[in-house]
Amino acid sequence: MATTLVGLVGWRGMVGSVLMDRMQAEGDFAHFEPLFFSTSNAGGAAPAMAKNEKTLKDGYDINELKRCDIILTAQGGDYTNDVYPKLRAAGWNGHWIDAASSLRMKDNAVIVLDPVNMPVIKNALANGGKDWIGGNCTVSCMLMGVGALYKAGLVEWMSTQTYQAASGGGAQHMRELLTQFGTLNAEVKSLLDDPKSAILEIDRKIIAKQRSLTEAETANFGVPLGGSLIPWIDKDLGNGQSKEEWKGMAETNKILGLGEGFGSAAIPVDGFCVRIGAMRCHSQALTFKLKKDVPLADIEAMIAADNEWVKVVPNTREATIKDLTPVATTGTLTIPVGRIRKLAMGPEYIGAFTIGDQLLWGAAEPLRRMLRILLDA
Ligand SMILES: NC(=O)C1=CN([C@@H]2O[C@H](COP(=O)(O)OP(=O)(O)OC[C@H]3O[C@@H](n4cnc5c(N)ncnc54)[C@H](OP(=O)(O)O)[C@@H]3O)[C@@H](O)[C@H]2O)C=CC1
Ligand SMILES: N[C@@H](CC(=O)OP(=O)(O)O)C(=O)O
Repeated sequence: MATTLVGLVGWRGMVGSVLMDRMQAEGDFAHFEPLFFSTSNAGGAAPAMAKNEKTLKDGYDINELKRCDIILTAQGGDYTNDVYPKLRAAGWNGHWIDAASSLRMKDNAVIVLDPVNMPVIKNALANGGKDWIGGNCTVSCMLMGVGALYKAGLVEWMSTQTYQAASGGGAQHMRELLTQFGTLNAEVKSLLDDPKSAILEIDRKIIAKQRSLTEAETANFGVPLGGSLIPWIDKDLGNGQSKEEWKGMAETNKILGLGEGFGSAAIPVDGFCVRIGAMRCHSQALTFKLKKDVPLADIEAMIAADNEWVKVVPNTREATIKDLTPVATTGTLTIPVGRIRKLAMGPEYIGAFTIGDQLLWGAAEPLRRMLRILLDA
């Protein structure tokens, strides 16, 4: 059988770099011939993983793209909106795997998260599916943690309050956050060095500096994030909800195969999405109303047994502050779920807190695994 030709677009970006690292760590390149594309450096040298095709192809060259059996892109939504329709119109019938949100809610697209929705993926494959799109990072990380409760049909509704990292906005946002932290520290450095200085003077100087940050210093987030938070992520839908909040219900239900998100079978999911000063882990506090009273030990056991990456953190102070933080989780595929407890509203109400690296399970890993599913089919 001829070697599968896989086109890789967006491989040097932040998501793409995490993806390449994971693909190398898992030995994925042994299973296909890679063809590396660039939107800025066609003709340049492809990275070391290249085998026979050692030159970067133009990411907008439809004829080169058409050669690929599979295209995997982490180049972004503008690229998808531009290139995907042209490729399909040109008669290309290959598999398209994409990190961008552009195609997620299209009827023929599957949002891929195989530890959660392998049956949905298999069904689409059997029916000739060709479009495999990574889910929103917050939704994917949440379902990797508590998908078991959905699979068991226990969830009547869920509310989520998120604490989302700067990386969700992209590399420039991470740099801006750190630059702001540095600027704020510099503003009060001499006072911090003096143990006798007054904390309220430090506080006054910090708030004055935060409020006077220049446009250049807040170019990406629009307002200060260092030492603050921003309770709005993505577009304003005009109905009081942010687009990030809308995705919670739409994508959770689509991933689970319960329709396009808002049909009669859909499980209500809603809450508030908040940007905080973490680097690359999204955290979320979840409130569930279950369809019945289930013992806490059963819930914990169900969550723990769901997949090999989820880790139930005992609901103690010691375990929580050690294992249930972005610092503990960053750079790992582990999805800690903790603070699991019955809430005061009644025995069917459950609280939980979960965290995921939004560049791994939130972006790169579901795409990498989908590529392997196609290659191994
Ligand atoms: N950031 C996130 O959290 C998530 C992002 N996504 C999706 O993935 C897409 C890509 O996101 P992300 O990886 O953050 O975007 P990046 O901006 O890091 O990379 C996108 C592209 O920018 C080009 N580029 C220009 N300058 C540089 C540079 N100095 N270093 C690296 N690349 C550069 C590269 O294209 P070229 O090589 O062709 O020049 C690269 O592929 C998003 O648009 C979104 O659709 C999905 C989930 C989460
Ligand atoms: N919106 C997410 C990141 C992201 O890229 O989401 P999506 O893939 O749904 O556009 C965040 O800002 O944290």
